[in-house]
Amino acid sequence: MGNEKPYLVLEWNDHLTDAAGWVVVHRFVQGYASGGTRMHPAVTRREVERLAKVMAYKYEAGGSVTTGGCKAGIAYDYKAPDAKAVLGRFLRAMKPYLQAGVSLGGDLGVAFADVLAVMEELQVELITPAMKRDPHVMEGLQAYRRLLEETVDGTFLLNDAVTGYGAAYCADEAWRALRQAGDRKGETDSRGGTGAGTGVEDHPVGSVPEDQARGAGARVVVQGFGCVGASCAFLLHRMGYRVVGIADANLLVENPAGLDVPALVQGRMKHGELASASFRPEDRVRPNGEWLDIDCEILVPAALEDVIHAGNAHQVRAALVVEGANIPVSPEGDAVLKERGIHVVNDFVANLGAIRFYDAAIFGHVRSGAAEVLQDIEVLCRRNTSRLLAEAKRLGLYEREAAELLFQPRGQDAATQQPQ
Ligand SMILES: NC(=O)c1ccc[n+]([C@@H]2O[C@H](COP(=O)([O-])OP(=O)(O)OC[C@H]3O[C@@H](n4cnc5c(N)ncnc54)[C@H](O)[C@@H]3O)[C@@H](O)[C@H]2O)c1
Repeated sequence: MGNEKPYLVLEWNDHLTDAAGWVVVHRFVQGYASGGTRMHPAVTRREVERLAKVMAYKYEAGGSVTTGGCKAGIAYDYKAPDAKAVLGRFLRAMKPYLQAGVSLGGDLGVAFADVLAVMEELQVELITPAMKRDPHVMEGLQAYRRLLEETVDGTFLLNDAVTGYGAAYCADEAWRALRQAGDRKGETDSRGGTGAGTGVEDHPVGSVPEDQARGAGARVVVQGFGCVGASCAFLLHRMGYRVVGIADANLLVENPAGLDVPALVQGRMKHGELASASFRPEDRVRPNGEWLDIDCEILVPAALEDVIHAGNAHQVRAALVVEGANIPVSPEGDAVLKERGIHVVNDFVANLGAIRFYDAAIFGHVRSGAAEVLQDIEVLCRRNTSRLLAEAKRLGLYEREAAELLFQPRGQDAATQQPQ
């Protein structure tokens, strides 16, 4: 993604604990930038900078004309009893910037509801004063708040489903396109790599419903079972994909015949942890570090950053990696995937569901209910994925390189344009 530097970097050091935190604005659009807040002990300023840049590209891929990208990160244990208090102090320190157009949501280890509760306490809005004067935006904000209460498939809160469902639509679109292109294991692929191919066995689809026929039994491994991983696995399972492995912070559960994803979702515990009570006797439990050892066609890293790196990228068995998480592949690991001809639908294309939901509800017209929100995300995710694959093929590029060309953010506000 070039070497553009972040526009603004703010550092915070807690006075009561050893927590540190950063807000990084990659760019403002009309005095506004938006992104999530993450918390885990290993967060660094560099990580937050990389994530802010991804957000800027994500808003571009999401078709936004109102919002630039930013990110916040707090180096602290999200499971600590005082984690919410730390989040509160961090947001309080950032209050002047929050009031001036930096809009923060939740992310890894931080629930959006917790951010909203602090914002309410601080009397800070998610939007700028200029937006507040716009009746269309104010109606959108109300609609968005109402939509946040809606559930999807009787299982997920809408905001906890939008990103994972979006990633599943991208995976399905890419998988079908790759299969149609007849990309098979061992063949030379369109960009001249050795081609990990899409060597799934053909399964008769028989009388399965249309959306189950799509997956045709292709095997999926998902890392992470939080908002993104659980909802992505759930929808892929429903589409007929065979989810054969899921890893969380504690363990990996595997079943080559396919896991009972709805049961695992139902039994899921706090912080996206799998409950062993919902495993079937034939499921096998392994250390979570072994997630790359399971045979699959599609790999969905949906937990942490840099989990595929130079030391393990050669172990990836999938033909297609769909990045549910942000920056799950390190630059060095990515060079290996590219060299091996593995296909990638990268983060700012695959996981833009939440930002699209926010943008389309508040600034657009997607406000009637969860079904409309999901349909909008499906259309966008499928269109972006097919554009991306077509562009990569046309230019003979690795998909990530094609995505960076297609969705490069178009400039940055002049300083004088900033918050009114
Ligand atoms: N939630 C969203 O809408 C959204 C949007 C875009 C991108 N993302 C990105 O997706 C990723 C996951 O976000 P989330 O909201 O699902 O987080 P979450 O906090 O809801 O879930 C995180 C999951 O990762 C698991 N995990 C933690 N350490 C692990 C490890 N070492 N091995 C395997 N699993 C591990 C946890 O057990 C949990 O299941 C993050 O990178 C986040 O930035 C999230």
